[in-house]
Amino acid sequence: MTDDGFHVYDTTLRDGAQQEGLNLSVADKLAIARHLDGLGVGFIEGGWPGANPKDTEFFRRAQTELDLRHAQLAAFGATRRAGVKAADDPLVAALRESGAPVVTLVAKSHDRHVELALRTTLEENLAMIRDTVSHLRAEGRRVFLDAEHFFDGYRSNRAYALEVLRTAAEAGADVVALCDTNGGMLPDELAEVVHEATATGARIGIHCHDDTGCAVANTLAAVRAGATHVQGCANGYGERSGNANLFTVVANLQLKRGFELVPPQALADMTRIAHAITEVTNVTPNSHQPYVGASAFAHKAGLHASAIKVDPNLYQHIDPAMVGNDMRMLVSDMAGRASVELKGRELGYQLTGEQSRELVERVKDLESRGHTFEAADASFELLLRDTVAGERKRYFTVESWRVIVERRPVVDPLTGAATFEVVSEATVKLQAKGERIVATGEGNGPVNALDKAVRLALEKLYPELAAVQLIDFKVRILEGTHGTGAITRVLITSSDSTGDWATVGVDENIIEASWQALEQAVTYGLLRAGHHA
Ligand SMILES: CC(=O)SCCNC(=O)CCNC(=O)[C@H](O)C(C)(C)COP(=O)(O)OP(=O)(O)OC[C@H]1O[C@@H](n2cnc3c(N)ncnc32)[C@H](O)[C@@H]1OP(=O)(O)O
Ligand SMILES: CC(=O)C(=O)O
Repeated sequence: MTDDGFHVYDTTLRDGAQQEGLNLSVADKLAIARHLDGLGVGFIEGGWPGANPKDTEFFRRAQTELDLRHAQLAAFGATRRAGVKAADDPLVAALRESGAPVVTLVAKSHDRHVELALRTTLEENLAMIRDTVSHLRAEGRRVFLDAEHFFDGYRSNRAYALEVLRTAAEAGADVVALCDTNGGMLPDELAEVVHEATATGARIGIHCHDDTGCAVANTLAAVRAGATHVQGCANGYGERSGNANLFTVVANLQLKRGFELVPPQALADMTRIAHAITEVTNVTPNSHQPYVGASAFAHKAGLHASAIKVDPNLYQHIDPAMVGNDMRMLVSDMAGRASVELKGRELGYQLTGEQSRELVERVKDLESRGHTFEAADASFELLLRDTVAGERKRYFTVESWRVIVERRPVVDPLTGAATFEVVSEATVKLQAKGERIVATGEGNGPVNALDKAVRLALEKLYPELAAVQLIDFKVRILEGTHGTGAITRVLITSSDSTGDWATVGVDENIIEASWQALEQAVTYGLLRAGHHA
């Protein structure tokens, strides 16, 4: 056994990639490996060379394109097939030829799996493990063994499951990782089994799936029981309900249990790394993910805010900066004075007690009518500025707007076939900087046409608007309140070269709701551009 400290072993590129909907290219895998190395993990399991061309290619390109500073690459694969020599098994050859210094072998440790899935004898399975481990050791590879279905196997045939560990360790495996392959374990029983497994003398690792929602808890329980090698995946990716979330595991062990697993400055970069990986996987980040989620330190309840005003630690388990995250105040109908005061501070405003009180009342009133400020930060800031200033100074005032939607016949110029198109045309009449402006815009929908008309009207006076883009538009029909019919809430997200912001509009008429959100979006865009009204 090599004594090289506690292992953090990432399997995002292999077990994480087994998640439904995840499809990583070789370039994606290389990019993720770089991010994981930046975090400082010890091992990156790159895939199963020989099982598919992409994984074989990953290991080939990794040799020249990956300059890993912390991590070593591990190639994953199975023990040799029954009845053949390890040296003659083509999949074992692919592991050997992958160039990875570490090979992680998956082996059956559940007697029923040996008999039913491998369709071989218990003795032959032990021989497959012994031969494959010793062959790869003789070839100069460091070998880890994933004991598949270990916990279920332990229940079924304890002596055999433990014999698998002993066989692997005696043949030269440095780590035997106990796999909760079906993810059905709970921490108390798992810890007892891990403790028993340490008695074999093998170095114990742990690999948990999240089918009971306990993958992280099980991993921590295993460490407490003697495991010194933890496996997991970035953002908890993985087959079915996922694998143990490696970010949560690392943060818990480092910040709560005093392990030094990754450099503190890398831990302080974990939120960025977690999000950078979601950009590569194209999986929407889970905002509620512990430690690194956007909501992990977001506070909504008024009571929480009032305590946080005195000391943030009263409602936070750690300082978010330790994992590169930020505390955020959410303003909604659950806010109190402290919430808006803190949110104001976050935005750079010092509110008086009276202003906070008035703002809370306005927020609660507007939210009761369908507005949502936690999703529309820019609308809240405009409301705050109105409250502080007494009234909103405007970059422009709207005399009127009108939208026409027309479905009209057209002839396809290529085929001559008669078809139709739907076009929208908007006219806005505005006053800005002492001028009256009338502008017309055409678009593929009424809001697009309004957006174009407003820009056309204002761009000469405010050229900075050219950088403002409307990037998202969400519509939700809400139950009417106070006996009214259904009302429509529109959320618009806009961006410029430095960031994005969201605004909200609410009305029974969808175009009016959109207009409100659009008008605020443009106003806020000008505010950001430095037109301090
Ligand atoms: C628990 C885990 O997640 S382990 C990782 C699982 N990951 C994957 O399966 C993804 C990659 N897998 C693959 O691309 C393919 O399954 C391959 C290339 C490995 C094998 O493909 P095929 O040769 O077509 O076999 P198939 O997938 O149908 O069945 C797997 C074979 O491996 C055997 N096998 C399963 N586990 C082991 C093991 N630990 N040691 C040796 N052989 C094993 C099975 O008995 C079966 O053998 P058979 O072909 O004699 O029936
Ligand atoms: C090896 C593995 O991924 C498992 O048993 O879950």
